[in-house]
Amino acid sequence: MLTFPNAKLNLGLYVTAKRPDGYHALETVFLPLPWADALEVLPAPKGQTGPSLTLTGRPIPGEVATNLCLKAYELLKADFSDLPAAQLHLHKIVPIGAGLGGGSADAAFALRAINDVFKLNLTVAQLEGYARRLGADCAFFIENKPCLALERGDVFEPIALDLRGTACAVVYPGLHISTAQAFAGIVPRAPKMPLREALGQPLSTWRDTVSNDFEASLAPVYPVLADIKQQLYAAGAAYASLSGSGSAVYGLFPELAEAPALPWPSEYLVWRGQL
Ligand SMILES: C[C@@](CO)(OP(=O)(O)O)[C@H](O)COP(=O)(O)OP(=O)(O)OC[C@H]1O[C@@H](n2ccc(N)nc2=O)[C@H](O)[C@@H]1O
Ligand SMILES: Nc1ncnc2c1ncn2[C@@H]1O[C@H](COP(=O)(O)OP(=O)(O)O)[C@@H](O)[C@H]1O
Repeated sequence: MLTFPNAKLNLGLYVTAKRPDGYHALETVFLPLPWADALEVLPAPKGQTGPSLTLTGRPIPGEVATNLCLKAYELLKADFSDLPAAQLHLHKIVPIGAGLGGGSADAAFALRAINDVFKLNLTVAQLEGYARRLGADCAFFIENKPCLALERGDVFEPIALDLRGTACAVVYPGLHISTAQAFAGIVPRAPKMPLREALGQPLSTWRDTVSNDFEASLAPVYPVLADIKQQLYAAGAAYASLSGSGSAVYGLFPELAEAPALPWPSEYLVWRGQL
């Protein structure tokens, strides 16, 4: 089975409290972004006793054994002892440590594909339960549709928001920002306007009412993030923001058929397309 684990964007992100488990409570909207890896899951050939994972594309830091695709397999194997060996191949395209959730998407799509290929008959709720154990934003990718996310970013409420077809540019300046490090600079607080309310207003108002708490805390360390955002606004974006804990910054251009091609430095990775 061949799947295409897509990235996500955060539309607004508020860190509202520190939780007793050490994680932070969030208020954010997750939006699927059609910038995707390719992940193949097959039954392993006869004679192969354990799972295997081969990798191509963008290099992923860390040992192959720590890859979230294999962790997804091992998590299911712990509960389904007769789960046959699987052969996985991941072609990595989405930048890593970008706030685009690429690793979490791979993990969630691996869970879904293993469930389908080996007919485990797990429900969406059960798959989300496994996904939560692999990463806070991993559960979002099980249903993979726009939603308001609360608590650790793994409790979802539906939201009426349809941005399909909106022109978008995502700019990754090549900085790997650790999510844990980004949280360290944040003082939790409630948003001035609840995110659901702010996003219910026309997109043209979001610039003044929807923000990402990581921007202020990362700004002194990474001034390039504010520069990119400024350039997206100068190019006509109606809304621009850091995604997640960065370092990707995106711009939405609802008035245009496609986002303008800007002369970004050659080391930047840029995705332009429609949501
Ligand atoms: C904060 C977000 C917003 O989208 O950042 P991005 O990763 O997208 O940038 C995500 O929810 C991240 O999800 P994910 O990347 O899966 O987080 P995890 O691997 O579970 O956690 C990495 C580290 O971030 C911190 N963490 C994460 C989520 C959360 N709600 N509170 C936290 O404090 C913890 O220190 C944790 O050890
Ligand atoms: N399949 C994978 N793809 C990307 N990163 C992975 C994967 N498996 C494990 N990781 C680890 O997850 C971390 C980054 O996760 P990623 O989801 O790309 O970033 P972010 O949380 O910023 O969106 C890296 O430290 C990387 O080594």
